[in-house]
Amino acid sequence: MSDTEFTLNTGAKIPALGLGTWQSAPGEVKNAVSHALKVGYKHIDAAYVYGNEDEVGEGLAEGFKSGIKREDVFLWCTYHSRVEENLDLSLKSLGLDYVDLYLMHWPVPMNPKGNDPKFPKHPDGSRDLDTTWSYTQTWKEMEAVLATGKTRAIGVANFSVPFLEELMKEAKVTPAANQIENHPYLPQQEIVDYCKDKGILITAYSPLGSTGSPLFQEKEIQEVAKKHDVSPGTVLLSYHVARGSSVIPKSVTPSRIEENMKLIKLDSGDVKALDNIAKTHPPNRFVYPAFGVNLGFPDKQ
Ligand SMILES: NC(=O)C1=CN([C@@H]2O[C@H](COP(=O)(O)OP(=O)(O)OC[C@H]3O[C@@H](n4cnc5c(N)ncnc54)[C@H](OP(=O)(O)O)[C@@H]3O)[C@@H](O)[C@H]2O)C=CC1
Ligand SMILES: O=C[C@H](O)[C@@H](O)[C@@H](O)[C@H](O)C(=O)O
Repeated sequence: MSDTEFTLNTGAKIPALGLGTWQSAPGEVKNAVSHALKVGYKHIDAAYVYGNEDEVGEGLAEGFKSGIKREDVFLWCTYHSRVEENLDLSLKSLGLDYVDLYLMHWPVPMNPKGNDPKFPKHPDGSRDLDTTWSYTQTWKEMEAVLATGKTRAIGVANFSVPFLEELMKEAKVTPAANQIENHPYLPQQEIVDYCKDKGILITAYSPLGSTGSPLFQEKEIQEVAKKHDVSPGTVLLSYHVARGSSVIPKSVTPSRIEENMKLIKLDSGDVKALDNIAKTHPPNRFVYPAFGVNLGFPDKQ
């Protein structure tokens, strides 16, 4: 099932499984990317703000010798009013002429002239936001960059339903994807349903529970894994494909990169068992930067 694909609303195909690269350390990520391409990954998730795109690019160059190019890239928050400039920086680092999908990383513009190019802060340590700019303006720039051909599709990340509704009021192009944190502790059914209705593909990030893969320890997940004689990771990743979403586990460990390609078809009972975890477990969001903004997610109200 690792060759499963989904179709974006542009008509393009996107592999259900991609490799994440957040916190993939320099010195490790080149090998992770080239190894992934060599063993059959066709979808790599990278971001300007991860600070490792040069090495991801080296990994792509090496992997292209035996792999096919596929790339998702993010627009960072300090570049909301300079979308094309940020994409150009990523393309240069990655050694590519275009990416297949370009995403707005968070719907929060940050001061482009602040005290840090990626994480500008006020003297009190709070994030320095650009209150003169809105993510709906950013989306217009995303639409303009789509027309240049430097990306084949545009999308968003970390968008809740109310934020997407606001964006859709003015959008000429419907986002092709919404990348959100998604796993049995945070099923986000309302966003998954909204996006399905609008033809927006969900990509699940932190599917293993982020750093250290803590979700492997969850009893219900271990039980479904035991039933199918697979690892908890296979269950966690297959869960998203069963829900019609793509999924991007991160690893810099070659054996895990390969193990994460193993996806199985979960039956409706398995999916129900995984869905039930959220009914007894409080929502747990592993990634929630301190923007100091209400992003509209029900678990953060
Ligand atoms: N849009 C956004 O704001 C965000 C996007 N993302 C994207 O999603 C990707 C995935 O999310 P991320 O938060 O990294 O977390 P994941 O849920 O993918 O977990 C990564 C952790 O799990 C470990 N791991 C991976 N595979 C296995 C395995 N088979 N067995 C045991 N442990 C394993 C990794 O270790 P090791 O590497 O040492 O093998 C790492 O510690 C990111 O890398 C990034 O590309 C993530 C967060 C936010
Ligand atoms: O993609 C990964 C995450 O969104 C990450 O980029 C942010 O959490 C960032 O570290 C921040 O503090 O704003």
